[in-house]
Amino acid sequence: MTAAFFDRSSLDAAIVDLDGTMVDTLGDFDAALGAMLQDLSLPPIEAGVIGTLVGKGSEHLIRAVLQHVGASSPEALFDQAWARYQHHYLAINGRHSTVYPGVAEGLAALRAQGLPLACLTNKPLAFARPLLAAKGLDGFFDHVFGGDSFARKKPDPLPLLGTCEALGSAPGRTLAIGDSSNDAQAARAAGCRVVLVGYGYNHGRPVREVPADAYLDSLADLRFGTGGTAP
Ligand SMILES: O=C(O)COP(=O)(O)O
Ligand SMILES: [Mg+2]
Repeated sequence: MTAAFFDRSSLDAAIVDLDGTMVDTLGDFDAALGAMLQDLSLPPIEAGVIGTLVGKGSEHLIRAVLQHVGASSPEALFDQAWARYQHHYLAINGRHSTVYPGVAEGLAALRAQGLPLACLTNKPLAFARPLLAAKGLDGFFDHVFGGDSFARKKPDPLPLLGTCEALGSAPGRTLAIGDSSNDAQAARAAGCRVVLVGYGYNHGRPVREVPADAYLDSLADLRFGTGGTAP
């Protein structure tokens, strides 16, 4: 993957995903889910499997994990599992997570172009805000929206459209940056342009399988110029 070039004059804002794009949160998911399963006297789940289940929000993740470990009646356990998961996640949030290389540089470059930024994640807002603050990334963003900020989550286009509205940016002039098919499908359906990073989760599938405008190894590889010629 090489640098991705964007004509600055065609953009008014950018929307950035959190898990798998800015922060490697697998260690947090592993710790919180492990403690939840222990509370429910269920068998543990391997960290490698968790990475393939992340992306469609916490409710989906918990249902998928209960199913995977062979819980006898996952739906009957859901409310208790969700309560235990929230308790444990909030207690360890950020402790087992790291910011990917190039993220701060990439966000600083977007800001240096004068672009307002929003973080839009499927993670609950109560998890997202403290995580961004703990990792020193909160100051880059004009808005932060979680999976519970809108009536539907990515891959539905609704959260992208709501975030564009908050940014005051037309979808066609907004760049969405993510790591998975959820981000790309939502962005494309909303009419945004989309760039995907190759190091995230994407349900365990290669990110190049997902149609996007560009692919990046690092947010530091974003490049801006004018008139459609690379600087
Ligand atoms: O919590 C999730 O399911 C994934 O969150 P993301 O939208 O930041 O990748
Ligand atoms: Mg993601």
